[in-house]
Amino acid sequence: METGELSTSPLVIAIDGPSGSGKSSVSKAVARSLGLSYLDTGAMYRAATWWCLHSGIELTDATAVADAVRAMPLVMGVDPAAPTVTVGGTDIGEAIRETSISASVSAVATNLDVRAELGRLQRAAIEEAGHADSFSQGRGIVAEGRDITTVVAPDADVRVLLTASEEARLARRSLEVHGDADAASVEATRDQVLRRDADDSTVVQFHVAADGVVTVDSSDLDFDQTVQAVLDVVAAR
Ligand SMILES: Nc1ncnc2c1ncn2[C@@H]1O[C@H](COP(=O)(O)OP(=O)(O)O)[C@@H](O)[C@H]1O
Ligand SMILES: Nc1ccn([C@H]2C[C@H](O)[C@@H](COP(=O)(O)OP(=O)(O)O)O2)c(=O)n1
Repeated sequence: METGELSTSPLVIAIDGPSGSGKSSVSKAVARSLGLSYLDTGAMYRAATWWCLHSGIELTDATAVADAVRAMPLVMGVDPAAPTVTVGGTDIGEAIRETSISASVSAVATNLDVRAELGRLQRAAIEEAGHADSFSQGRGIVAEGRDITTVVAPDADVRVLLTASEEARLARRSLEVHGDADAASVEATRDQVLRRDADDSTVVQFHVAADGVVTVDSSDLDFDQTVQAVLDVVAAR
């Protein structure tokens, strides 16, 4: 597409990667820059976890968890300047970031019936963002998670695997959660990042780029450089 030319068909950008690689922050910035909607699919797994815990469901009861998720009144706000997560009218945007949710979300994300249901909702949201009357000025969406490039939107116009070294990811998450990246803070972050990635990767592969997926390694890039690297992939499509 030439610079300045108006796109007529919706643009779908899929971004996957491990915890702390920068998916959420970079995807939001890319969406804002291009005037697209933004879908945080990890937030949907977190919302499902919150909903089950809130409903008193044992996360080890796979059938009860799947039934509860199918009944969950979830609404995802896709404005990248102010993304929201509400369940039955309750804003749970902050609650889903608590450590208790981070610690237990993999139990829900590894439930295959839950993945089928949330995948269905994610495809619907991506489809919806392509309609002219959706929120955004442009038509289209940046959707990020673990299986967007491979399972949810394998036909996306742009598919990126955003990676970073374990060291960089732990330091970033530690800085974010503890305000510090000293040895003790990094150690306290290890479960949230590495154990969770190990559990999650039993059901979905997000460490190696699938065919046609472009890898952006942000280990040695700062935030702005990483956003630019993804925008360069979009421009080169
Ligand atoms: N390239 C980068 N360099 C330094 N910090 C970054 C970079 N990308 C993201 N961050 C920061 O790292 C933290 C984790 O990023 P986040 O977007 O939440 O990752 P993910 O969604 O992949 O878990 C955030 O505080 C974010 O601002
Ligand atoms: N498409 C997706 C998105 C997230 N997940 C899982 C993996 C994670 O443990 C949880 C939460 O995802 P989230 O992106 O918020 O995780 P981070 O906080 O970035 O590490 O959901 C998934 O299985 N598939």
